[in-house]
Amino acid sequence: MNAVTATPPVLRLADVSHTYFSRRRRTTVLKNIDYAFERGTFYAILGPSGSGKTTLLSLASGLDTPSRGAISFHGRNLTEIGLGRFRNQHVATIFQQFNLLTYMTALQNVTTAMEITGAKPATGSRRARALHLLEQVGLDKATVTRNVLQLSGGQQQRVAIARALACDVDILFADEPTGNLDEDTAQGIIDTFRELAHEQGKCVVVVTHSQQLATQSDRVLHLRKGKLTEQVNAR
Ligand SMILES: Nc1ncnc2c1ncn2[C@@H]1O[C@H](COP(=O)(O)OP(=O)(O)OP(=O)(O)O)[C@@H](O)[C@H]1O
Repeated sequence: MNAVTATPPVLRLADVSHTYFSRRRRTTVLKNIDYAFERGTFYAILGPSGSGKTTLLSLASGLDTPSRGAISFHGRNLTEIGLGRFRNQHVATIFQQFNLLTYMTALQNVTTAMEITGAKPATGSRRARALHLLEQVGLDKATVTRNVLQLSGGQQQRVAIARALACDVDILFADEPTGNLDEDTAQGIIDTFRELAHEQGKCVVVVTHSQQLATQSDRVLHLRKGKLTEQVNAR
């Protein structure tokens, strides 16, 4: 266990293992993972292709349940909270494939997510908040009122990021969020993640191959051969 704390961490993985069964083959991807994710911290998870990073995110975000072990949110097991409720109320995920609603504009994608999760801006309307977040990730008003299918891969990725930011939840997960972006735009997203963790107290967990992102995170985790190990960034 990485830390012994008096109050439960935001998210704890306790002895988590995961095995896939397909065509009578068993593949154990994660082995006895113990880790506590804390609020106010920006994590980067690195690992070779196929090492189980996406699997780890899908278990931690309540999309799937581990074959063995337990995952808890503020000390309560996810199965007790209910995976659907956990996903809707407490986490936002930026997927590799973005998962945008393709019959909507970029702006509608963000406002709809706010309606579904019940996110209410401190001031102003949901639309105004959504426009602000979309602008923060570098998308202007003319772009965000177009159907998402008319946007480039990088622009769609930024819509997915703005949508996750709009949900105002405790934990933000992201799978390669800067993969399609140029260095300057990627830096803007990294700055936003740091601000979310350090100024708003969120727990931000990002799977990445990007050294640019990893070196600016608070904690770097390596997933290799089913094991998760931590490297503390030298400052
Ligand atoms: N639904 C599934 N059924 C069977 N095997 C799966 C399934 N999903 C993933 N796997 C296998 O589990 C292993 C880990 O996959 P995962 O997608 O978690 O890795 P990753 O580290 O995210 O890879 P990448 O960096 O390439 O995205 C791979 O060997 C993959 O083939």
